[in-house]
This record gives sequence, C-alpha cells and structure tokens, in this order.
Amino acid sequence: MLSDTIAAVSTALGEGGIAIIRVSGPKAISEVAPLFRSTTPLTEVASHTVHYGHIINPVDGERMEEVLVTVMKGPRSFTTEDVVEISAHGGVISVRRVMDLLLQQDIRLAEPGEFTKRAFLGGRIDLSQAEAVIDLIRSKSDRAFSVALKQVSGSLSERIKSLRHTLIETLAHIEVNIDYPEHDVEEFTAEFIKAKSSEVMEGINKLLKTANEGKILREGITTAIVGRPNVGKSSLLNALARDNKAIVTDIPGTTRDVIEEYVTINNIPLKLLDTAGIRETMDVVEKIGVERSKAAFSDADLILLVLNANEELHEDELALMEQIHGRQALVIMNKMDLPPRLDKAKLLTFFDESSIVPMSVLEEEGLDKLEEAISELFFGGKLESGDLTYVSNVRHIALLKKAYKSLQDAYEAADMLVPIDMIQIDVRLAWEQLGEIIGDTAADSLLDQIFSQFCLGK
Ligand SMILES: Nc1nc2c(c(=O)[nH]1)N(C=O)[C@@H](CNc1ccc(C(=O)N[C@@H](CCC(=O)O)C(=O)O)cc1)CN2
Ligand SMILES: Nc1nc2c(ncn2[C@@H]2O[C@H](COP(=O)(O)OP(=O)(O)OP(=O)(O)O)[C@@H](O)[C@H]2O)c(=O)[nH]1
Ligand SMILES: [Mg+2]
Repeated sequence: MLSDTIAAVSTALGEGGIAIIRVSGPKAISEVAPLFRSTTPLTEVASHTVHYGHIINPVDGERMEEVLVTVMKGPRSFTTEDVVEISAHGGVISVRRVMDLLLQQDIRLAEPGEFTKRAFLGGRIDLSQAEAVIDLIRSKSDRAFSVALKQVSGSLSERIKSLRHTLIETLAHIEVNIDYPEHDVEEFTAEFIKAKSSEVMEGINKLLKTANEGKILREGITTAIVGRPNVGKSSLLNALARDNKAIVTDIPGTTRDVIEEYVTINNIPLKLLDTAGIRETMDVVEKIGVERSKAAFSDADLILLVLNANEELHEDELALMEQIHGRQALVIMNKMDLPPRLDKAKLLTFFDESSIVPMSVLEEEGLDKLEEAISELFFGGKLESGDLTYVSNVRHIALLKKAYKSLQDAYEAADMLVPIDMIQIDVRLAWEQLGEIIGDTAADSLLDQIFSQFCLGK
C-alpha cells in the first residue's frame, strides 16, 4: 500500500527553543533530500542518525534555515514508514520557511492525528493505544499521565485481547458442536458457554469498576466555587492554586466571569471554577456573570459553597443549599478570623458535620482540612494504588457495557438450552464489540472521528 508523504509541525507553535517538523511516508527521504545540504546526502545516511546542515531553496540554493535532520527508516519508526524529522530554530518564520519548501515537494500537509493514525494502520499500536496518546497530551496530573502511558504501552489492550481469546475458544468449541453434534452433548456445551461467558463478564466488570476513577483521573473533578458576593470565593481559588489568578477586592461583585484553574489535591486533578457571587442585580455584566455561575453550578461534579462566618445566613444561601441537596458538596465557613455570626446549627440541618469546613482563607487556616475533605469525598482518602490499568474513555466504557450485555444474553440463552447456533451469534457479537475497543473491528468513519481529535503534527 503506497500512501502520501505527509508533513506537519509537531511542536507547539510560537516562539520556542526548537521546532520539530515531521515528515512521514514513502518519499520522506527522497523529497527532503533536495532541500537539505550537508556533508552526506540524505539519501545515503544510515537509519536512526542525525545530521547537521541547512535547508536550502532548491531553485537558487539560498540557505533558508540551519537545522538538524533525523532519519528513521520504516518499519522501525513511529509511523512504521520512513520518517524525517527536521529540528529548526523555534519561531513562526523559521517553521513557515521550512514548511513552505516541503509543501512544494511531493509532500502534503498532514491531517490532525495522521502520524498516529499511520502508526495504528501500520500495526505498531492498536486503537486503544492510539487513543491513550491523546490522553497523554491532555493529562492534567502526574497520575493521569502515568495511567495513559501504561495504556500507550498496551495495558488495556492486553486485558481486552485475553478476554477475546477466551471468547474465540468458546466460539471454536461451539463450531465443533455444530459441525459434529455426535461428538458432544448439547447440555455439556451449554454449561461450557455459561462458564466462559461468566468468566469474561467478570473480567469486563473488573474493568468497568475502574471507569469512575479513571474518568476523574482523565478529566478531573469539575469543582464550582459558589456563594454570595464577597464571601471569599476568588481568595479560595487563589489559595488552592497557590497563585493570584483571580482578582480579589472587598467590593462585592468583583468576579464577573467564570475563571478556570487546574490544581491537583493528593494526586486528584480538580478543574476549579471561580464564579461570580450569586445575587439579584441590575448590572447587565454582573447579571450575565450570575447566569454563568448558575450554569457552572449545575454542571459541576463537586460544589464548594463558600459562606461568610462573620454574617448570618442569607436567604439566597438557604436557596443554594436547597439546590445542593443530593450533590457532592462541601460547605466552607470562611472568615473564621472575624467574630462568628453564622449559626452552624442551621447548616447541620442541610449537611453532615464532616462536610462543613471552617476556614480563614486570609490567614491560610483550614486549607489542609479542605484538601483532606475533598480527597475523602472522592476516594475515601486515597486513589487505588498499584494497578494503573483504568478504562476512562467513554467509547471503551460503552463497548464494554455492550459486550457485557451480549454475554448476558448468551448466558441466558444457554441456560434455557436455546439452539447453539443462536447463542453463537451473541458470543460473536461480544467478541466484535471488544474488538472495536482495540480497533480490530472498527469502521473508517470511527477512525476518522478519533484521530481528528488529535493536534496537528501528532
Ligand atoms: N522527536 C520525536 N520525539 C518523540 C516522538 C517522535 O515521533 N519524534 N514520539 C512520537 O510521538 C514519542 C516517542 N514515541 C516513539 C515511539 C516509537 C518510535 C520508533 O521509532 N519505534 C521503532 C524503533 C524502536 C527501536 O529502535 O527500538 C519501532 O518500534 O519499530 C519513535 C518514537 C515522543 N517523542
Ligand atoms: N477577614 C477575612 N477576609 C477575607 C477572607 N477571605 C477573603 N477575605 C476578603 O474578602 C473580600 C472578598 O474576597 P473575594 O475573594 O474577592 O470574594 P468573592 O467571593 O470572590 O467575591 P465576588 O467575586 O465579588 O463574588 C476581600 O477583601 C478578601 O480579602 C478571610 O478568611 N477573612
Ligand atoms: Mg470573586
């Protein structure tokens, strides 16, 4: 199969130390060679070697950029094709000059994710490994990164393959029974199918159990800091982020827009949203801010309701507490450094003692208690340690659930001694659904959809 030769900038655009331009495809070496002047022509260098030289304009020989060029010959490369990487001086112009010349050769601009797609099509990685490459780039905490890195190396694929292996054995057994019914007793095959389906269902369940934690690791806990104006919401965001990201003043209504900040607490990634104080207002801008606060409030996985302990509860706060009912939430009694005026007994009609955290953000009191309460709320204090194999991708979760359902159908059919060839259909379906996770049985449209989520140059 002969594919196009593609090129893209693989480093972040903008000013930087070095920019890497990646070229992959059957003509990578022959098409870059005329643009590269060095002691050895590119067509003669050994694989996995680096060469100093200049990118030149092939028309007049003008030096366009000073570079290092790496050659990796397929199949021993990331894409499994011939790969040439050009390390240029970082910067917008340098990258443009090199890219312009490349695209005048028989080379086209790569689509987002196309290098990784080729690694997949070349059989170097399967689909779940390729998807983990996006997770690597997007991960927001060390642990999420470690989980993704393990999946890139094939941890989830191994599990899926082993489950599929069991299903193939089962299908083979069924096949024998259909072809040579005299060799087998139908009841015996039914028992065999039941045992094998249970075994695989158990394996699927084990993976699905990691989904919740996996999703949190991957996406972080969306945490909305809400409350009335001036209670100290922005101060809290700054304290948790250990940064002065949000503007803090003693003027109620300071925060107008939702401010986002990623923090990790005991290895749990949190996407913190500081919101405008919720109140009735005539100010047009503040009004929009309050609407956004309410939207953030409804979407959040965790709500941090901030109260001013120096004031009595306001009716707006009572209304908020009503709405919080049934959600994951903590109440922060802020400004404990001031004389207490808030009636804690009233809070206890809405919340457990353990969900109420007294603090003084100003004096940095109680921050550790809040961090403890958050990790306690989500993982009983700690993330499961040890095994880093998680399913976190919604596509994988949906397919695991489908496969589980198919096997449940197979199990029940076997239990009722339904004709074997009917049961075979369900087992085969489960095998295909699991296969879709690793891309063994995936449609082109699915591949396009997955790889288009990547950045350009990946
Ligand atoms: N410059 C550069 N850095 C990079 C990448 C890249 O493509 N280029 N990667 C990509 O995104 C990641 C590294 N991943 C890679 C994985 C496999 C191969 C590779 O060439 N594998 C061959 C040869 C292995 C060997 O010689 O032992 C193979 O598996 O056959 C390269 C990079 C991160 N850093
Ligand atoms: N005494 C005391 N003052 C605090 C404390 N936390 C915050 N403040 C002060 O309260 C005022 C309001 O703080 P912000 O963090 O801007 O409050 P906010 O809830 O974000 O206010 P809006 O954005 O207007 O909704 C500032 O003057 C802070 O310095 C605290 O623990 N004790
Ligand atoms: Mg604020």
